[in-house]
Amino acid sequence: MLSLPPNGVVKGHGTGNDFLLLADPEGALALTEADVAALSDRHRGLGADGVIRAVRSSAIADGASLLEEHPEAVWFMDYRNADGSLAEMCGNGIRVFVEFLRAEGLLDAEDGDVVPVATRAGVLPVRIETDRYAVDMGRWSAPGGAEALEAGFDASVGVAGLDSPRPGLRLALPNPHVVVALEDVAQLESIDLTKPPRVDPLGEGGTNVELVVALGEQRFDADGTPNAEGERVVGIVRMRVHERGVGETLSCGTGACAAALAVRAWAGAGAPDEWLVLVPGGQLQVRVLPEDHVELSGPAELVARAISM
Ligand SMILES: N[C@H](CCC[C@H](N)C(=O)O)C(=O)O
Repeated sequence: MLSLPPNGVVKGHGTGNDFLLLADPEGALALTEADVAALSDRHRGLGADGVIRAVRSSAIADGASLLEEHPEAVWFMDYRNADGSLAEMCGNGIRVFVEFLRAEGLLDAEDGDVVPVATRAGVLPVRIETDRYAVDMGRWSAPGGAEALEAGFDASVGVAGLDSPRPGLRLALPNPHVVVALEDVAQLESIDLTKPPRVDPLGEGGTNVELVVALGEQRFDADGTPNAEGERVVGIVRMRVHERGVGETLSCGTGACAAALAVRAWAGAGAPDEWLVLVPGGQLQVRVLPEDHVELSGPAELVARAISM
């Protein structure tokens, strides 16, 4: 078993997408894929969807140039999937990451502050709100370009429990996602995600797969009070996800962004910019911003600390 850092490892989650977080300010911990898989094992280890290491940006390989451009991005989020593979970004994880830094006394920040976090997807601003975090996830893109967005689909996805492959839309957040529309919630609940969906074309790094059902729109007042005449229109999506390097998870932040972006593309002109994504582990908010940016907001909770034997 990995010899954990002096403060042990903290378990946290964002809408049920759970992580083990380690403080490694000087980058002294050489985490191997086997270490991450052992830690993430839900029977022989502590169990998690991913492992997140907090390293000072000054201690990572290209830290000097990163800090030259972003001197305020003091912390780097090193996210690994449960199987030990690297991923470019983790939308639920970055919220839990900031909550962890604050709880460990590694970051002095309060409600209203914006904390820039260095990630493999660039430096992303995380805004602290009273009971949640809002992250500008940066620019999203469609690997199939405008043509794919226009057509609505550029992949074929076979899912256990469905009689035939379904069309899917590839999106990058920047980690890879394919979003598949299903008929209704009953069908969404009936599919078997214990096996990875069969995606064609499948990029060499694999992909996360979101199965979604669009549930229409709801109207709210500016303060969020439900009001059928309200001026705020919010699209509602139900989602399940099979994550690359993990399997089915209760939630996926980048996946929720992909789901909202896909349903918005399929809805065409006039579709809302605000989305509520209902995942098995809770609810996430997605806001489509100008210049192809997308914002994810949701809760972050720390559960317990474990130390080495
Ligand atoms: N759970 C993460 C996504 C991890 C994606 C990872 N499975 C990949 O290989 O891209 C999230 O909340 O965004």
